[in-house]
Amino acid sequence: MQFKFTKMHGLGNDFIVIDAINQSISLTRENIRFLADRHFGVGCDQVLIVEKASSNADFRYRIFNADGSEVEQCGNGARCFVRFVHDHGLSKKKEICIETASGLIFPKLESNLDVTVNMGIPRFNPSDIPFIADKRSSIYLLDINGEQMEISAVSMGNPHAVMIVPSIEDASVGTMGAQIESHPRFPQRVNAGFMQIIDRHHIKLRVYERGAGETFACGTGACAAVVCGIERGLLASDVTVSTRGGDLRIQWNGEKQPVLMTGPATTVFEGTIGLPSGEHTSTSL
Ligand SMILES: N[C@H](CCC[C@H](N)C(=O)O)C(=O)O
Repeated sequence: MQFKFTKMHGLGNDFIVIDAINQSISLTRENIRFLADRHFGVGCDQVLIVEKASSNADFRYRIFNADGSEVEQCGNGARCFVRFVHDHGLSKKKEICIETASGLIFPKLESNLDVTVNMGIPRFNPSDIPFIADKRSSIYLLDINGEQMEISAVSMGNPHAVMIVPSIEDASVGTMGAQIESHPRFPQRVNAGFMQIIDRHHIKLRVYERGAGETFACGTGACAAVVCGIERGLLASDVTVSTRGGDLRIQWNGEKQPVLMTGPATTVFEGTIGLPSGEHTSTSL
């Protein structure tokens, strides 16, 4: 099966974007892992599929992590999604409504090359996340190797655990992130954010993403970190989030309000690829 794809990224969080409206595509978890593989395939953090909407939205937006798992939301991907459908003539609208596994979001092309996405209303109850905890709290204790670590938890449609650290350069994102990602209190795993607060309008952030590992940026992770910081009385309602790949602007006016995320969406190249027939195709052992 040969098909066209577009390689894109949002601040270095990179994607393979596939038009499944004008192409007949059927991908297995193994196919996703092959495409995402940076040695045997194209290489990406997530594979994004553009489909016809089943509801009154403009499009359906499906998201697969590099490990092949299908997930509910991807913020950096949403910015690339609207850029993709506009550049490929699938829509002339500057603001579109896209349906995801966790509900509707609304990306909008700005006059400068940025994209603003209404990411919906954050959810805090452990059942929304899903997270094993008695009741909602702004701080939870997580036992990691016998040490009680303070985290916050929120759902942006996908689950996020956020830890405040004194320095993200010194944070052990690779080890601690992996331990949080697959912690038994998160039965569907979780994205693990490490936030350093610079001031009330500026944070630095690194995220160990569920199903992908540490990425250069995480859009829903940036939303989650700012929401948790505001919930804890530590941040203002308009925050610059500095990630390894660059800055995002996150705005949130509190409970029951949507989170707005603004940042770039970049096209790197167009390609065509065929799926291998079974030979060794991925480095995931
Ligand atoms: N790894 C995430 C999906 C991608 C999110 C991220 N790339 C973003 O920009 O929000 C999860 O398993 O929920």
